[in-house]
Amino acid sequence: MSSEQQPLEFDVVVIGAGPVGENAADRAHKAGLTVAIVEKHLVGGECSFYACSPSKALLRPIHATRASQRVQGSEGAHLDAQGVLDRRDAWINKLDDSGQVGWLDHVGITLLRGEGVLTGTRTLEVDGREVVARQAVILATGTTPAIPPIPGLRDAKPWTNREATTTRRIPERLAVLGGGVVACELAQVFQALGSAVTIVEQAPGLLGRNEEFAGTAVKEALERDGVDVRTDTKAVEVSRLGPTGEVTVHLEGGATVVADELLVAVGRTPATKGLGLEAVGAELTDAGYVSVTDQMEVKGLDDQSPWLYAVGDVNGLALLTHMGKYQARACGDLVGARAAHREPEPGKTTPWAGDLGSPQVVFTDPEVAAAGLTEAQARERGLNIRVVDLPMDKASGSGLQAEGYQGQARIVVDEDAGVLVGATFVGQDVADLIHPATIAIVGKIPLTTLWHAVPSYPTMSEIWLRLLEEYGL
Ligand SMILES: Cc1cc2nc3c(=O)[nH]c(=O)nc-3n(C[C@H](O)[C@H](O)[C@H](O)COP(=O)(O)OP(=O)(O)OC[C@H]3O[C@@H](n4cnc5c(N)ncnc54)[C@H](O)[C@@H]3O)c2cc1C
Ligand SMILES: NC(=O)c1ccc[n+]([C@@H]2O[C@H](COP(=O)([O-])OP(=O)(O)OC[C@H]3O[C@@H](n4cnc5c(N)ncnc54)[C@H](O)[C@@H]3O)[C@@H](O)[C@H]2O)c1
Repeated sequence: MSSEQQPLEFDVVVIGAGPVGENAADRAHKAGLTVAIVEKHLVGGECSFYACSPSKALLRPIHATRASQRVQGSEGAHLDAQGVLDRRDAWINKLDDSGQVGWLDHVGITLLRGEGVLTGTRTLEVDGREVVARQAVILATGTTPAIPPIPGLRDAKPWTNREATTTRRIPERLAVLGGGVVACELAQVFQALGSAVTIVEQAPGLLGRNEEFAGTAVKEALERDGVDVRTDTKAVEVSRLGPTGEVTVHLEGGATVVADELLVAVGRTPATKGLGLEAVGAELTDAGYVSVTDQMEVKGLDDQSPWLYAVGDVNGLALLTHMGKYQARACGDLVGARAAHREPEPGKTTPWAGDLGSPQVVFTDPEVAAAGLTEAQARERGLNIRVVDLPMDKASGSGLQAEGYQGQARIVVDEDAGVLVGATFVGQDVADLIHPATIAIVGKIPLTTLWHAVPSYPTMSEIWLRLLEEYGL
């Protein structure tokens, strides 16, 4: 056998170099293991180039401009569409991943460019090259955009998040299929940059995973921006005039939406196709995600000695970068401990907080920041809860933040345990109000103790004091 044909060998091989794969690789490497990471497109993944980073880079100048216009005495900034796109380009480094590759080199993780395919226990191929993982393989392949089986939709060559977050052309008219997080954030971007945007969402409201008042507030705000929001509306067919002509979305009941581009934002599909999961017996969930234990071990393997793990979007537990990275840290530590024949520390190697409800910020104006369970989710779990609602202007700091500040806050309290199980804030600049909620929920801090965590005057955080007073403390 010539040296080119020798299999490459590492302690750990991670497939997928998105933010989650990078973290898993880093953690395993820090445990003293040799690590390779396999990537078929860009190191940094969907999040860095087509999702979190570009969408937030686009939204921030829009929100900063609006914030300045809401304060008496401030002249008010104006939006410069080219400047906004340039800022986005800087954040995604014009789709050049050399920065991330440099980091891998710097820390000593080997990058294998190509598509990873499992071929058996602890073995895989990367573009035909055999690779052996002596200890473990970690799957972090993420998701791709879901394209629903609507007649004509694929042929109409719709935009997905990739085209929408990287475009330099602002279409005159943009139709958006879906009314979840991607749809709401990107609808706001394009409307602000000059498109006439129409949202077509089949559910009764927007942001259906959140408290209903959050979706209502975002819908009202988008409508004030000029977005045509059609909820409870089903698209039944899509047609396009020629390859680049206008696109028509035919709705149930006969109405149509005509636009220059159509963005499909109806959820995600796990990136498991062609990954070789069947070669090792891996089990999938009903939705097609890789099924894992609470320690991210892939279920159903033919060889049950722990060797295959799945973290991040591909396991479907929480389609959020920060939660995937949390799983990755735990998984990397577990792999490290097992390789060293050390008893894994349960506190570090089981990402148990995911079950309490992941924190999430929807970066629309108004922002939606939520952690833990919604009222409905808490009731479904059979908890004996009390819900406390307050307008955000009860916090002294909100009026200083913006004249006529509008927003809403809710906490969900487990009455039997005397602790917080959920919180949602809606309004300008509420994103950072959610971390105290996460701490209280994960730490199971009794409300009577939380009462002594005094927020500074005059900040928006005083909403915490008002909510606890309203609760009866
Ligand atoms: C528009 C948009 C905005 C978002 N904004 C936010 C946000 O603000 N905050 C947040 O927390 N989340 C956000 N998300 C969700 C976030 O993008 C995902 O949760 C995150 O990217 C998941 O990271 P990951 O590493 O698991 O997967 P990905 O980022 O999808 O990375 C997976 C990587 O694996 C590679 N890969 C796949 N298969 C193979 C293979 N067989 N061989 C080699 N390489 C492979 C892919 O090329 C990719 O680079 C957003 C999503 C979208 C669509
Ligand atoms: N700020 C953030 O944290 C952020 C931002 C963007 C995306 N994400 C993550 O990415 C994931 C994907 O986001 P998403 O918005 O694509 O999915 P989503 O699941 O949040 O929303 C999809 C929406 O599409 C609707 N829908 C489904 N089929 C439809 C159809 N045929 N016609 C019309 N509407 C239809 C659903 O009712 C739902 O409201 C989310 O789970 C989210 O966690 C996070």
